[in-house]
Amino acid sequence: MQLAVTDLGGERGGEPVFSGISFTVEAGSALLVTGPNGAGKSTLLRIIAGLLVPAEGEVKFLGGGEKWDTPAAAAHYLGATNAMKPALTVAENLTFWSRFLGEIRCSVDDALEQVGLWDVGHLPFGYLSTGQRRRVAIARLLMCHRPLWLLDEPTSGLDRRSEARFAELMRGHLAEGGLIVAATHLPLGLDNTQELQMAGRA
Ligand SMILES: Nc1ncnc2c1ncn2[C@@H]1O[C@H](COP(=O)(O)OP(=O)(O)OP(=O)(O)O)[C@@H](O)[C@H]1O
Repeated sequence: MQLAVTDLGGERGGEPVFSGISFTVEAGSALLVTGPNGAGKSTLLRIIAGLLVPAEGEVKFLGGGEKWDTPAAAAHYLGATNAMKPALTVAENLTFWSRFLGEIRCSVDDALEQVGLWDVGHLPFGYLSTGQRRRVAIARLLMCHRPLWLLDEPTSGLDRRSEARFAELMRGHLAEGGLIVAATHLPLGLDNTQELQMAGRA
């Protein structure tokens, strides 16, 4: 499988944010997207996820068969806001996602255990700390399989131990042929990554 981005341009509110971006990411490898605030890292991830329309160029997901025939179909998108309802419990949120996403790999409890949270399933998501919320959002990636992980500042709010645990989970995803594109200001603890430096507007 391969993610192929060609001559991509992105705009927000009708204003250009970036243009002329091309890269490929192969199965088993990760691309780190870096650059100053406002450079367009989140915009790039949202275009790949199919949440924004590109101003120009194209994004393709190759070799994924009928099931993963577009980047949007092939991807988990971990955005800044975690995509959980604060009034629902952690278990209710994850159960919703498992029914919505399918391709279930493990139970809610197993996914929570993998992020070191076995005792919060009954709590409203809104009661959790910032780092615990991030870990529940990461549990969603583990519970339902998608080959492409699009991660926007994935370690934001995580303590050292959780960062290390997440690095291990990302390495596992890559080892089984997954792909990762991560916008980050921090090292993620992965080896042999490519880097795309986005310059931003002068
Ligand atoms: N909905 C929107 N409408 C108009 N402009 C927007 C919108 N969302 C983002 N922008 C602008 O698009 C530009 C790129 O934003 P983006 O969030 O992609 O940057 P980023 O590189 O992810 O930044 P950061 O490192 O701060 O997360 C910024 O100038 C931002 O103000």
